[in-house]
Amino acid sequence: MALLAGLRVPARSLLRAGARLRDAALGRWERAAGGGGDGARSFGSQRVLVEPDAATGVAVMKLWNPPVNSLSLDLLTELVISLEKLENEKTFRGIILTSDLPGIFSAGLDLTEMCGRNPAHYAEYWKALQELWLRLYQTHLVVIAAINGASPAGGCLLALSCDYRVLADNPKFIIGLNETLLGIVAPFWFKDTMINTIGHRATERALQLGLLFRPAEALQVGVVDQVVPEGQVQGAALSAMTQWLAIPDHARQLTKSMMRKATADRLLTQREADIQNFVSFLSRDSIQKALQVYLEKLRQKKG
Ligand SMILES: CCCCC/C=C\CCCC/C=C/C(=O)SCCNC(=O)CCNC(=O)[C@H](O)C(C)(C)COP(=O)(O)OP(=O)(O)OC[C@H]1O[C@@H](n2cnc3c(N)ncnc32)[C@H](O)[C@@H]1OP(=O)(O)O
Repeated sequence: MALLAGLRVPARSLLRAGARLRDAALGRWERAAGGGGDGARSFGSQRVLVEPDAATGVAVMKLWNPPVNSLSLDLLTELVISLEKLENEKTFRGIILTSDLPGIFSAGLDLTEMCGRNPAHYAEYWKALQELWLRLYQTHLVVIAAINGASPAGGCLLALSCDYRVLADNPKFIIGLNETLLGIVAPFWFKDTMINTIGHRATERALQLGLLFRPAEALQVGVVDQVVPEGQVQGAALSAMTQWLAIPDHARQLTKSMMRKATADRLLTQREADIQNFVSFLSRDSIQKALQVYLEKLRQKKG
């Protein structure tokens, strides 16, 4: 059973996990070889595949960091680079952010980056996460999350940082900021991002209880904007994109900035303190033990 969810998510067998990786790898290579739509060439890095369509000005950005798209330092760095590259291309106005791994959008922060490392590593890791959030949250591009799998904690933050969220309808595809279930605390900017999406009261309840929402609940509380049958998530995201791109860029971009700047500035003005906070929190023996126990349980659940 999946540990965090507190939901009845069947554990996948080693065989199934192996097949998932193989299929994902095959799919990725085939698509990369085929190029993006309208003859535009796919580009990307090891963990982020970008399929640009110059005709529509929309690029599909796919996460591929097996087995669960955890936000490792490498993935964070590659995401920032890909995002920056698209922002600098005048042709592009929108991004669909999705996963290239079946059944997982992102498992959130990479617990192996947060366990048994030294303070300098924790600081570097946190800075990279801040960097991605600041860029994604404030990008002038329209970003729509096509959530085709589970997205706990940092995975949920990624989705909440987009402009619009479409979730595939599968009870295993849980989404939420569940940090308290691990004995850790969602940082203030995670909390602010959720408040800006679903409001203060709903966020307080979700954060204190570490709620992971199934699709219907996620839609009801407003964590996602749309729930569609599996297999239709990318199409629905593209349809939504049409509506967002029908708005004149300058008006939409200024409005986005007006809505989000104060939240981003709050982190910008205390970025270093936030890093130190994270490092000292993570360096506590009790926190390290809790994370190690949790990681071990995740690893053993297949056994
Ligand atoms: C007051 C001051 C506060 C200051 C700040 C202080 C604190 C910091 C807060 C930081 C905020 C944290 C945010 C986070 O994102 S923490 C990470 C939370 N995410 C999770 O807990 C997800 C855990 N994973 C799962 O629940 C499941 O893996 C799943 C995503 C539902 C997928 O399930 P399934 O397909 O069954 O895969 P497995 O569980 O079998 O996992 C496959 C392998 O992947 C490893 N794994 C899973 N999640 C992670 C992860 N997040 N990081 C690293 N590795 C992960 C798992 O161990 C398996 O590994 P194995 O193949 O070696 O056994």
